[in-house]
Amino acid sequence: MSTTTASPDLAAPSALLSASSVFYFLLIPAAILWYAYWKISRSHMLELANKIPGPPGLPILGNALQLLGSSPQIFKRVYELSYDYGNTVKMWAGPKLIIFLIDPSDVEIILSSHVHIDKASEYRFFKPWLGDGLLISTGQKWRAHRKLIAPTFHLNVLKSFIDLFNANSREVVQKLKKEVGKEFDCHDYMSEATVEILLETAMGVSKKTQDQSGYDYAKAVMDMCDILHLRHTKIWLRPDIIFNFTKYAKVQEGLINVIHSLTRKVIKRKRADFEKGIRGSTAEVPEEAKTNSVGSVASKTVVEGLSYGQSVGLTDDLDVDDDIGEKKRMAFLDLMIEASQNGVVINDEEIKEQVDTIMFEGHDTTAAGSSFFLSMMGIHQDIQDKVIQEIDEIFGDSDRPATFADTLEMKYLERCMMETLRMYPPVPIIARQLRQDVKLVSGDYTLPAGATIVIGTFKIHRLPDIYPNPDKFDPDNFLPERTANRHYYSFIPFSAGPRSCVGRKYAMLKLKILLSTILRNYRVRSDIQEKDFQLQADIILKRAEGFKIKLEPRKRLAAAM
Ligand code: HEM
Repeated sequence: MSTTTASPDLAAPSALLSASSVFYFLLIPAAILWYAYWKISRSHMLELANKIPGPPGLPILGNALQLLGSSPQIFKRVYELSYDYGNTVKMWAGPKLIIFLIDPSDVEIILSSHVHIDKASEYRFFKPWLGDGLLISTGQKWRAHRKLIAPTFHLNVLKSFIDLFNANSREVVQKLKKEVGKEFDCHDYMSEATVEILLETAMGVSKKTQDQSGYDYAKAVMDMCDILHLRHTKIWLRPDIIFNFTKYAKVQEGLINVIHSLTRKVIKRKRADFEKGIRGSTAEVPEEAKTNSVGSVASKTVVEGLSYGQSVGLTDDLDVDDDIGEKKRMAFLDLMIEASQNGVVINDEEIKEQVDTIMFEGHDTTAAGSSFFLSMMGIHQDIQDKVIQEIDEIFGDSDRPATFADTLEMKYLERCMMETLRMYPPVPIIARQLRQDVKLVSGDYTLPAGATIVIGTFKIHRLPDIYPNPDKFDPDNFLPERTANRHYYSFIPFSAGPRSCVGRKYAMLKLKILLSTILRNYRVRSDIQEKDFQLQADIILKRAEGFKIKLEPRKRLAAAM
């Protein structure tokens, strides 16, 4: 055998060497070409972005470092930054262009559009939890499901929930008895109540058939929101490939299990009811919470037409009175199951995604809204006096449940709710991804396609040229003569336009009954002032220190205790 023949062992390194040399030889130009293509494809975006003011950033990182820190710190910093620039501000989170808008006329262009309906890419972190539910889906799927779901929150359906709103509100009053005289976090009670009310109304199942308490579910949602917020602010946690190796991925898996186990059980229970021919809610209403008065009421208030633009002729799909007879209107989950039985409009997986979406959107927002409201009552005793006076005029000393007609009389309470939503909007920002360039009206700027647009609801609600003395809690901001002169898009707690909140009428009606029932029984006090609130905007706006209040029983309850 010839000794000159190279053995495979000896040949391999040099073959490998030449293969890797070729690889690197090709990799470098490929990387340069890719970078050149990337730069050229972004040149249009960069050109338009350069014209928009914003804080200076570092090479590559942009302004990413300004988005580091604890949640209250980031909130404070971004809010303060908004004073240094005009109505349109840009920031770079690495290669990502984020543009903040606060001028109502600019906001209108985005929110009223049927084109700019894509949610920002950050919403993808919700996917393992909410799938392709209404909050994040887009295109034809979103349109078809929105058309299906919006009518299930029509006022005629909501009126049929009044007894359940009353029954659950009375239970909250009972549970709160043990807190009388102590300082406690009312958000715990509000989130448990809002989860249980959703189960019994929109989902139509009795909370008693669930082996998990509403609070366990709400707590899992809160912890899940913490993780999502972490991924929004800690840039290195954004790619799944890194996130999946962190401890947070494991925690997230456990939380999603808790959340999904509730929704799976709810759907299973509803299907079983359907097979037995049962329709509507199976939750029991105690005799004393029954109103027996679901009749129609002609007068319109914000609850009914809670589209502030109606006065100027603007309506959306929640305001439309189509020709579906009252008989055909069904509550949310009943309709989902019925629609799925012909399998065309929505399949089983999609029902689960929508139930997860409604359970989340429907409880955490109203839990925050009601907790901020109670905090405001505790701080502003003079305003609470007026709310109590109005409620006493409606109910006197009686313990009867609230009817729909009563809710129409709660005009001052309604203004206090709106003022709470103005100063502390539970959804403090709304974000969209642009597919097309958009020319603004407030200044000579064009928002480039590909940019993430952040609509700063919290900031818009505190613009001094729209709300004189914007940091003062003043329910008179919602006197009809004041709202009539304001831009429709200057008050958007429920967003507006085709992607506005489907639950806004549900939320307002439920909150009126829940909050009036609490104030018929307790007076709220607070030792903490608004300037000491630690606001934290992780998905839903909250007080980082908890919603600390104290309760005193009012006359009737005190006599019964
Ligand atoms: C005070 C209470 C509430 C507030 C402040 C609120 C606010 C909002 C906002 C701002 C949006 C738009 C979010 C975005 O574009 O990123 C939204 C969407 C949504 N909300 Fe609400 N919401 C409330 C209560 C509810 C309730 C009670 C439900 C259901 C029972 C609900 C269901 C939804 C759904 C499904 C969407 C997605 C709509 C779509 O994209 O077509 N919300 N909400």
